[in-house]
Amino acid sequence: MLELDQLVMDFSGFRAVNGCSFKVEKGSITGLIGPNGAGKTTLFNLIAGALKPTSGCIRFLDQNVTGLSSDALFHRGLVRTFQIPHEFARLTTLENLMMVPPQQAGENLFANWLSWGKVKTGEALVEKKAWETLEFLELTHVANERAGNLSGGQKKLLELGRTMMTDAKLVLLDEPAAGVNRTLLRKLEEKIQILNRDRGYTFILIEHDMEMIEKLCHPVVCMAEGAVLIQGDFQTVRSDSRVLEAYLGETTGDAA
Ligand SMILES: Nc1ncnc2c1ncn2[C@@H]1O[C@H](COP(=O)(O)OP(=O)(O)OP(=O)(O)O)[C@@H](O)[C@H]1O
Repeated sequence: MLELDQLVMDFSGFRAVNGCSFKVEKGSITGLIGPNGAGKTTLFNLIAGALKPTSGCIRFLDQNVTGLSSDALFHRGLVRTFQIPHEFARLTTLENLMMVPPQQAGENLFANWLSWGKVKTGEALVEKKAWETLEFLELTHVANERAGNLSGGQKKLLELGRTMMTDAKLVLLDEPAAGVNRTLLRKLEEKIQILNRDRGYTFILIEHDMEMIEKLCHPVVCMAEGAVLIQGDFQTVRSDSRVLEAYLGETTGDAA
């Protein structure tokens, strides 16, 4: 589904991603781990179109998408969530979900003038989908709560919900476990597994929580200093001496 070939990203002379190559199979949940500063988020920014690589190639669904904007990639089914949730704090949970479909007819002035009936039908469908998403995520009780008032875990579920409002094919999750309590974490894991198994979502997730990586991910890709150190199943990666060395080289990391 996704193929990264020798990706490089330089920031004014500093090489954050250094010849990174790997493939993501359709239907997989790929875990992306590595010590702080390994280049994981920068790589996500390249894949999601937030940054243009200095060199290298990205192929998504057999097409070269290197340098395409995040908007163009979104329309092809590649969506991402953020380490720090990007909710619209003053809108309700329900409204946050309804904001997602990018070209819903109700937002288009000309569509309003030309075909009011179509607009109303479109909005009703979006609202129906938003309620279904809230039910799936068990968030109906906070549907009319301002998103800014949700707990950290609920905001992470909402981020996942926003990917469900689109026809996502590949979802990039940036540290979904960060700041989430254990109870909500189990729920988040369960929802990711259901979306993968029953709805065919392919995921790549960056995570420092090794329990979550072990439970959800196959394969696991470990990055260090901007490049892929090793990839394979969790046990193989966690016991590789290079991985242990990479984690020992940092002070705050959670060694695999
Ligand atoms: N816009 C930027 N300008 C300059 N340097 C940057 C920029 N973005 C990232 N970097 C640097 O690139 C390196 C990789 O950062 P990145 O955030 O991708 O690492 P990471 O693996 O996601 O780390 P963490 O696990 O701590 O989130 C770091 O040294 C970081 O300081």
